[in-house]
Amino acid sequence: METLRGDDVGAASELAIVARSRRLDSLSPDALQRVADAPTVVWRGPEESIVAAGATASISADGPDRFETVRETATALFESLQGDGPRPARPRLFGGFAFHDGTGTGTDWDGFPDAWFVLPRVQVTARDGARWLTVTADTPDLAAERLEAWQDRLTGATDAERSGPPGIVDEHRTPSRPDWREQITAALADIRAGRLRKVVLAQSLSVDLAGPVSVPDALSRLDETYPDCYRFAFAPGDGAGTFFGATPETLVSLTDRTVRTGALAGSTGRGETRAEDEWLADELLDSEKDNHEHDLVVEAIREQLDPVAARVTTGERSIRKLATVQHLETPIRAALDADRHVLELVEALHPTPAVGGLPPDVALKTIKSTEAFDRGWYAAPVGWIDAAGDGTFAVAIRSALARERTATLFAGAGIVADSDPDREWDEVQLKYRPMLDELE
Ligand SMILES: C=C(O[C@@H]1C=C(C(=O)O)C=C[C@H]1O)C(=O)O
Repeated sequence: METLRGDDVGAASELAIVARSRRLDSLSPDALQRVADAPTVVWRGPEESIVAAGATASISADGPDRFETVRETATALFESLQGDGPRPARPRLFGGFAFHDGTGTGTDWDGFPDAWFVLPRVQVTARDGARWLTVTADTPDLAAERLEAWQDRLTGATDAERSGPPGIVDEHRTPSRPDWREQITAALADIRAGRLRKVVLAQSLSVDLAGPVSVPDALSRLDETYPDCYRFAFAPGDGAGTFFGATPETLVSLTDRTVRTGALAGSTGRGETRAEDEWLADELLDSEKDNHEHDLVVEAIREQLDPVAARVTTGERSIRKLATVQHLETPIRAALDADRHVLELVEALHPTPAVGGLPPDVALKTIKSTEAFDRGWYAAPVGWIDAAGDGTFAVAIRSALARERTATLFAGAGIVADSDPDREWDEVQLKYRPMLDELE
């Protein structure tokens, strides 16, 4: 495997990589996830489902230039790649970024660099009822051999019997409820003083489990409950564990020059009855505080897109209902003024004030000095890029990092002038639910 670090653009362009693919509608995408060793990737959106494993090459980068470094190295790597195949089966780089640069060693996030992308050895893609097997290798012979070997290995594999959630034996919250109140009170003072307009403060919940988590099983259950979310899992290997989740939030999707993104901010719970649920939705749509919180996100995304877009259009604000919460959502579309790489947009947009705040630099400093845990890849961009520079990235919320018999869950809430610490605490607990339900 070729591991490219930092500025290995030259090394990437000297590689010779061959991709081969074949349509095989009888393949079970799940089977690969169950037989492959790390690194493994799962990427499931409303339109397609991908499971990938192994590494023909990987890229990692640290520091504030991580977006640019990955973009340049990835472009060189794709230039050295031959063989394409039909569009759904095309080789892609899958990976993600840390929320802050400088996510450290010696934390739970050991093994998750500030940026890590993998060109998998084997990939199974399911889209529009068809399935493809794609392999990559250093030589055409090896690629051909690998294609046959994986076809044999995956054909006829039956779906394994699913296990239930492992069960939680102990849990530890950061911060405690009194500390959270203090943190929110301090943020509100900064907002009143005019230093901040919004900051998204998060919590972490570490749980000890009665047994190891089966990520394939947990993802299958998340598929059923969150079919219109991005379900993802990244296991870079070497004991790093698996970062996985089901996020409703698209950071950006780029196809040719068409950008699809949106604002998701402002939250309330789900009702016990239909009437209560509608009442809560109406209250959210009318809430001055939540609309203000949401407006800031819409404005910031539009401003970030303006310099690169010929046209930005904002759709209608509506309610996005998920199993445990409902949010305000506004779709945003843009037509770019020139060809651009999706990572340019990722860099421009991350973090949106849906997970960071405003002004961005003050909000990021507040997050760093307030939160007593490392966000790692939580609330950061995860997704894929292809040879054309297109790609899709989601915001990795509703997520957890699992390793052996432990898991750490993350969730946050947007703090604006009218926020109440106890309501924000309750909102965070609702946002833990999707992942907690997979564990307890
Ligand atoms: C930060 C999270 O969610 C974000 C914050 C929201 C809010 O404050 O209302 C809503 C959706 C997400 O953009 C999270 O789930 O951890």
